Amino acid sequence: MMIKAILTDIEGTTTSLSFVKDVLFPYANQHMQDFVVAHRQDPAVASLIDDVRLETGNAVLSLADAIAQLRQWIVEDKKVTPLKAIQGLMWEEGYRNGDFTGHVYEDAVRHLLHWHELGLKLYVYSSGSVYAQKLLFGYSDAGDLTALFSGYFDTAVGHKRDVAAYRHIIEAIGLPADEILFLSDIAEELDAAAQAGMKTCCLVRENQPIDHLNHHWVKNFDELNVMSIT
Ligand SMILES: CSCCC(=O)C(=O)COP(=O)(O)O
Ligand SMILES: [Mg+2]
Repeated sequence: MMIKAILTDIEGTTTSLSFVKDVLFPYANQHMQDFVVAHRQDPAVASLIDDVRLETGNAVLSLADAIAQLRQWIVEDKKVTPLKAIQGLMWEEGYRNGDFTGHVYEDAVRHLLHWHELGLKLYVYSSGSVYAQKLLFGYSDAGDLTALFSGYFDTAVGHKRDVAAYRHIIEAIGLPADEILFLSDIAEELDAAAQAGMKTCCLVRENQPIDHLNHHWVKNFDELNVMSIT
């Protein structure tokens, strides 16, 4: 069966871990207090703060405590949906001000362009919100890459280690599962995608250990021959 669509993770796959951990997360941590206080009356932000209260199980959590919780989740790299949504809103200011551009590996840019030219459908699945994904690719080092993608998925479809999330994505893409190739740097995400029937490939970009990996793996997109995957 030929691959007709590629679903890619961001952090560790198209984009360096360091850009996310050393640029995006510290920016969100540093600006959280000012951003939430300044936008607390905006319906979108007010509703996300309510979601933080729901997530913590404390309906009367104060604004200050909600901000402290959000900052703690950043430090712990928790993939909590309201945190991810607020981060997306905050990063927009950083991208627009030119504080940073979205890191996308040079080999990833080249192959995304090539696969798109070949007619493969490209999709993104990240714990970062869809809003944040579009910002990263829209303000990337290589310019606006958003036109390459046919769709974006975040934790609204489920968490990345849950098989059900991949089943939902397969349905949304509308292709047989085994015609979709999922790229990620995390074995548990690849396991879940494979269980849902997708083809998988692990990106081992920054010398992470690959013990007990049950998936084909490559160091970068140059080593990945999509047409040979059956
Ligand atoms: C999409 S922008 C920043 C990425 C992010 O917030 C994150 O948590 C990365 O998760 P991924 O699922 O792409 O590994
Ligand atoms: Mg990743």
